[in-house]
Amino acid sequence: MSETVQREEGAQRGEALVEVSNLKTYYEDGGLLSNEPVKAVDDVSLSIDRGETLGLVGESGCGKTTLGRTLVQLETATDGEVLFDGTDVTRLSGDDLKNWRRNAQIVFQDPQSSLNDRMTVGEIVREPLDVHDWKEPRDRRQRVRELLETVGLREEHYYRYPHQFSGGQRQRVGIARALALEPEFVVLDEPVSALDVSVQAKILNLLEDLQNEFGLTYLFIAHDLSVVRHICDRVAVMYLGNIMEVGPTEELFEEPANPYTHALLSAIPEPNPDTDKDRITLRGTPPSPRDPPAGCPFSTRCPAKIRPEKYRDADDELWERIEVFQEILRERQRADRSLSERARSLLGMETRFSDIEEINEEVFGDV
Ligand SMILES: Nc1ncnc2c1ncn2[C@@H]1O[C@H](COP(=O)(O)OP(=O)(O)OP(=O)(O)O)[C@@H](O)[C@H]1O
Repeated sequence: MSETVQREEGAQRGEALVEVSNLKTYYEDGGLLSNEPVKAVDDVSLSIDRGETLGLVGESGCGKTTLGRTLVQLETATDGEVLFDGTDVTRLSGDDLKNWRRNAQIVFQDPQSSLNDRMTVGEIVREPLDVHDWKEPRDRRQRVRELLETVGLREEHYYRYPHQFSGGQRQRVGIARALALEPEFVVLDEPVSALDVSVQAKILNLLEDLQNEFGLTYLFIAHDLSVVRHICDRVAVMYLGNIMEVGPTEELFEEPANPYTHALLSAIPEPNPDTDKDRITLRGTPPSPRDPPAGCPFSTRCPAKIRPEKYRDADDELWERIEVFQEILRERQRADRSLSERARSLLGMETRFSDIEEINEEVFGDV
């Protein structure tokens, strides 16, 4: 596994609420042609301080949602621990797990699909109170009315249905529901990505106000790096199930230490077109999470990779071709041929796989 760049120098860190050690969440679905599990979260260690907002960024499919869902125990960890206030919640079950769930909630990305359209807004927000048998039914209705006001809705919205609301209002309902049981920790899984830009700012302000009012601790999952820069105290950068770098937001944005963070940040559009900015274009796509590379997960695409001794003097173009060639071989070794390709080869028919001479000619033909 890779070594996460930890940058805490000079920063005043508070008391940890969530401490994650060597966490792995694998999906054992196997797939039709591979027995390897999907290593969605692969040996992650990080901590989140009480009252802070930790941002979690990375390309689509790198494991952000799986990590967030594992922290609130909506996914079962394959290995490792998640200490919440000192208790390893991956080991809880039955009533202990149910009681703990009050402390950790999640707000989902898409308020269009995450709310049950057959329930009234009041019922949706009240559901967690009912499940946990919170006080008397009359108290629950009163609590829901207060929560609706807290998130900027009105009491009379209690008997309306989600489809009668705008995207921003629906997300407010999702937030009210998440807050119903007074959690300490909330995973915000891309909470504004599905909303219009004008509505995004209002929801972000609401989340900040709620954090101040109730002392909430957030894991803020996002792909919009400008939003992350605005709202997060620290940021963790994820790639292929691993955390590549964690650090205070401004330090990480100003001076990324890991080459992957560098590449990710270089893709942010520059508001001033005159500013000279080196954009790093990464070659290829991330490797399969079923078969990640040994060592640093970014090694197959890293622009800062140190060349082996015998290639030190090779010119840049040749070195790049060698890397492409290696990647093709790696992919070829990994790719299990599809059933139709196997059938074609058994029948003596041509398959789509070109042989090594053809690849050699294609990659090195003109150098
Ligand atoms: N239930 C599942 N079963 C099998 N594989 C899954 C499951 N959920 C996610 N995955 C796989 O796990 C990997 C991580 O997915 P995840 O949704 O956590 O990434 P992400 O970074 O949140 O992506 P996005 O930004 O697109 O939401 C992906 O390869 C995905 O296909």
